[in-house]
Amino acid sequence: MDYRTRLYRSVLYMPASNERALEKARELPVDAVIFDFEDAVAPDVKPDARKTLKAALARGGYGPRMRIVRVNGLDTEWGRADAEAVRDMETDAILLPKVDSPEKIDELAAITGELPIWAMMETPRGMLNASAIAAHPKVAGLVMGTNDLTSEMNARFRPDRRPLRTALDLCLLAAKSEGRIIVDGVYNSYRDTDGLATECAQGRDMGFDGKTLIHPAQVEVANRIFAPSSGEIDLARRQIAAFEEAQKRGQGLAVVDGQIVENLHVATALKTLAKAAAIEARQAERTS
Ligand SMILES: CC(C)(COP(=O)(O)OP(=O)(O)OC[C@H]1O[C@@H](n2cnc3c(N)ncnc32)[C@H](O)[C@@H]1OP(=O)(O)O)[C@@H](O)C(=O)NCCC(=O)NCCSC(=O)C[C@H](O)C(=O)O
Ligand SMILES: [Mg+2]
Repeated sequence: MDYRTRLYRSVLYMPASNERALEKARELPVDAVIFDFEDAVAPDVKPDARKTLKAALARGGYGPRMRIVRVNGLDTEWGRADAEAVRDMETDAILLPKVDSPEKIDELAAITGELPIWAMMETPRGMLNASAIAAHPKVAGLVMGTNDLTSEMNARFRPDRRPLRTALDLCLLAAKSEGRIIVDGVYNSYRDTDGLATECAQGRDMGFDGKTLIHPAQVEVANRIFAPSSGEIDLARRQIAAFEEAQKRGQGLAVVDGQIVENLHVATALKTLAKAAAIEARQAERTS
């Protein structure tokens, strides 16, 4: 399946060393999983985590969930061994942390060959090189690393994320200009579903495809907010119908709810309906 047509509303991190979490991911209604060798795995457990994850992926059971493995940076003592191990795993993509230039992608691709690469965007230099990173032909998606970024910028966490907005916008523009997927950073207070919902809504408004998550309790909120609402689906249907009627009358635009509908609005409406259909199909798969 083309990675662009998949769903990315909820992208759940889990430590690759945590067998219970690897097991649980087979049942959770997430769109994608990031199996982590980096921050979530203690140094002395990293070699065993490679074996644990390889066995879990070989066993399968992750269904339509996108499988992404995050390795340690290639400038760490674990990075190369991680990448070599991932090359032989049943996975859809590999995620490289702290990508600050397209050369970092070349370095990883020299080890992993054709495996699609996702880039963690979490350093000030990475923000300034976002366009070149997103344009790299091996890159399929960008993942915001808002914890590292906040720390590297010596910024403060704020509910409105004002200190990060320029960086988020630069990465969004880079991803959109290259047709890449882009998912938002994590919300650390994993029991605070109201705060998560507010941040998801902000990310959705900005154009992110979904949100990275750290706990199963966050999945429902992200799935709901990154899905088209019933109002959006209804509007999309009415826009398409009105535009078709207008065309039959030889007109190039229609009016719905007092607002014009042109070709570009119809294109957006079709995308909304395609996403809604993909979500419905996913739900039907789960209940069958
Ligand atoms: C944060 C946690 C350590 C909390 O774990 P725990 O105390 O075990 O939570 P619960 O008891 O509430 O768990 C309930 C059940 O859910 C399972 N569980 C918990 N977390 C996950 C998960 N992430 N994936 C799958 N399953 C999960 C537990 O096993 C329990 O199951 P059950 O036995 O059936 O009851 C923990 O949630 C955790 O480790 N989260 C992931 C942390 C992580 O991956 N961090 C790294 C990524 S974030 C990052 O790096 C940011 C980025 O780079 C940046 O810079 O911003
Ligand atoms: Mg990080």
